Amino acid sequence: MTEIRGADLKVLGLSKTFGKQQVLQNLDLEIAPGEFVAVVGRSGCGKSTLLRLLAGLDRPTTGGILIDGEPLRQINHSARVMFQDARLLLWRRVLENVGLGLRHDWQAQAQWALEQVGLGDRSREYPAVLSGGQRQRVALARALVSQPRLLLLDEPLGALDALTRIEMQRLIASLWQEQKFTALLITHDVEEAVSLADRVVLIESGKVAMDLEIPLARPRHRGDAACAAIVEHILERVLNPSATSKTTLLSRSF
Ligand SMILES: Nc1ncnc2c1ncn2[C@@H]1O[C@H](COP(=O)(O)OP(=O)(O)OP(=O)(O)O)[C@@H](O)[C@H]1O
Repeated sequence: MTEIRGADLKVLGLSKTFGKQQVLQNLDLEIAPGEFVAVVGRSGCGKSTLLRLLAGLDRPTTGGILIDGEPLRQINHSARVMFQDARLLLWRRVLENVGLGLRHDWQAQAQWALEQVGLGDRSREYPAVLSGGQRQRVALARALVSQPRLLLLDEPLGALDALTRIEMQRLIASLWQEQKFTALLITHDVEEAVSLADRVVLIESGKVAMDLEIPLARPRHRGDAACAAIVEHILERVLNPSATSKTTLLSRSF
């Protein structure tokens, strides 16, 4: 078995305010090394804000983040982020996009990463000739090329068609299983969250309102009754926010 090399993440009393708007409010969350956590919640509940704070791209108003027990004070160098748009440099070849920022042996490393995502034979091409799904594969290769200990995924499959999306979900699941990084996925798709994650976390009123373990073996099949029951349970909870803003930790056996 490969040794777990994922980052250990602790979010303690995290708050973030923009002007008068309190987006995150005393949010606590722990993610163990190598764990895959999906974050869901209504639009505007603060999911991307949380991800930006974890990446060190923004600073909390109060509270803190510990990475392997160390307070995060600047850019999180153990993390890489993948966004909904691939954000590739159109004037650079695919290999250069993936290897950007690497120093030694960058071509071999970028080629390795492209092979991991099934695009080993497209390295000499420019992003413009690739499909949307292939561009997201390049973005995934770029995120994984430096073998990050934490992969932050901000709705990375949101713009893809249904089939490409399923292929990408399978790819992410298999790379996570092989490489053992810690993963945090933001998604609007509860089925996607349940098919990929060890835990699904719901953010509501700036806090973790539900933290549910997904006790399903892998590989998971979205059509399975057990999978569908969990999706239904989460959707019910998302659509029926609690009357109070008090945190409720829901756990239920499926
Ligand atoms: N830099 C910023 N300046 C001011 N307000 C911001 C900033 N970033 C986010 N916000 C506000 O914080 C709130 C939460 O935004 P965030 O993008 O985190 O939500 P989200 O849950 O990711 O939403 P969605 O699911 O629609 O992507 C929104 O009301 C947004 O307008």
